[in-house]
Amino acid sequence: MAEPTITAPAGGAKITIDNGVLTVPNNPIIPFIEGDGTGADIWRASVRVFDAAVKKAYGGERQIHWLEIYAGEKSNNQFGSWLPESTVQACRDYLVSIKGPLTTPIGGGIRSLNVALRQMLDLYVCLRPVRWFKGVPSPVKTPEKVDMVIFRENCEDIYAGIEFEQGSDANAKFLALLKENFPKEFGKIRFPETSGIGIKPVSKDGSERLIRAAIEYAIANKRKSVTLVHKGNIMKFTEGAFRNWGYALAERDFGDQVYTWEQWERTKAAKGEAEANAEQKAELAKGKVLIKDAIADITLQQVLTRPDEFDVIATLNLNGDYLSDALAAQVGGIGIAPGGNINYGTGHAVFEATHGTAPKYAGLDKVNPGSVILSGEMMLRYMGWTEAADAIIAAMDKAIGNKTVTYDFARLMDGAKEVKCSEFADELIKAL
Ligand SMILES: NC(=O)C1=CN([C@@H]2O[C@H](COP(=O)(O)OP(=O)(O)OC[C@H]3O[C@@H](n4cnc5c(N)ncnc54)[C@H](OP(=O)(O)O)[C@@H]3O)[C@@H](O)[C@H]2O)C=CC1
Ligand SMILES: O=C(O)CCC(=O)C(=O)O
Ligand SMILES: [Mg+2]
Repeated sequence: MAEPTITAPAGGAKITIDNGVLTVPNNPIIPFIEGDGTGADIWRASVRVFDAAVKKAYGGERQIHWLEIYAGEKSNNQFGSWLPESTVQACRDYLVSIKGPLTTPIGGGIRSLNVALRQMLDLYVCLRPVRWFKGVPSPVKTPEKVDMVIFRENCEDIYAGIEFEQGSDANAKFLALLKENFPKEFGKIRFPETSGIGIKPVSKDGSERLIRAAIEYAIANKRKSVTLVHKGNIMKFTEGAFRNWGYALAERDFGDQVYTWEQWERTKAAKGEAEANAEQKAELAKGKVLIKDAIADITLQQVLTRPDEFDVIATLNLNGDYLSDALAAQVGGIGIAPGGNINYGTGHAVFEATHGTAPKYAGLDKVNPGSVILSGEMMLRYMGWTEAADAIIAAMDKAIGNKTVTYDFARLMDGAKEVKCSEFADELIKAL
């Protein structure tokens, strides 16, 4: 089967980047991947909202020229390739793209195409804002206090995909290597004959660029704090190092704009707790961002019990994956949880929902397109098309306020009118 031919739509132009600044023409070409499972339903609904929001905001002056690129099941069926090179190349060439969810088999088969795309384009930040829209049903008492922005490291950690399957030759070879070179560590493996092995690389470079992006975001958006979330008590040289590198970076490169818990600790040791508290209060009163840390397990409790103590969160790949879905639950669920995978240096960005393919709902025109629509909202904001992004947020507020919602919200809301995926898009377009 032949590779897909990607032909640029006539009348469109490329988004470019110069010295870290995007130049977005009025007619940008934006590649999209429809996605597996519910992806097609959601994309059909979402793209209408994007086009309507742009039209509403700019008349006919600006218009996105969509370019379909292929990945996942549709691509494999049509072209015999799960992730054609032309798809990755289009994301490179056009800088900004958007995708639906792609299926990853469990326990074997192909590795995640979603993760592969992030790694190939070096999209080191997975940015997932978690905010509550008035009226959205929530299992917590004060969802309005949830306003967090997750910066999840997106290229390292166990997602690097370095695994040795139990029983394989590679596994035996790796364990023999370990036994020979690191007998003490080998001795810690409880059942060496039957262990699968995974490797967790976490680098200073990778941690610093992620944490830098989180701190810069917090400063630019006048956020109160950045919490470094890690499991550094157990994984000392990966997650613990992430925390330590984060504090060091914050003090070294953002010294006059942040105050850290490490500074507090040093002042406490030198002058006592009351002095340290007074110093922290005075520094934060100057508008400095508090840099603190929390261990991942207690974080999952405290984001529920004290949501107002969490603002920007910088964390490693796996923690960020867990946290994104858990936090989404507090503000209405995964149907309304957007995201973007971004490299702030090269400008490359692929926007996508936090949720997956929800295959049991595929083709039913049922699920909430909100996550992809809000991912598009993030994309428009990233492009500087703020008016169109604002229009989407306002429409979302209105549609939810009217209690006209998809099944996921309707089942938790009193007096809601349940609409289909496509009908929810119609509601948003009406509300623009
Ligand atoms: N970035 C990506 O492309 C991602 C891909 N995946 C992949 O997706 C596949 C399925 O993963 P799974 O773990 O089942 O997780 P999913 O996120 O696909 O679905 C889990 C549940 O979340 C709810 N849900 C998901 N999407 C929506 C939506 N748009 N509107 C309302 N509710 C929604 C549904 O809940 P309910 O049953 O309560 O109605 C659904 O059953 C896997 O292959 C996985 O690897 C997973 C995450 C991200
Ligand atoms: O790639 C996948 O299949 C899952 C990815 C995921 O869960 C996520 O990025 O949140
Ligand atoms: Mg996930």
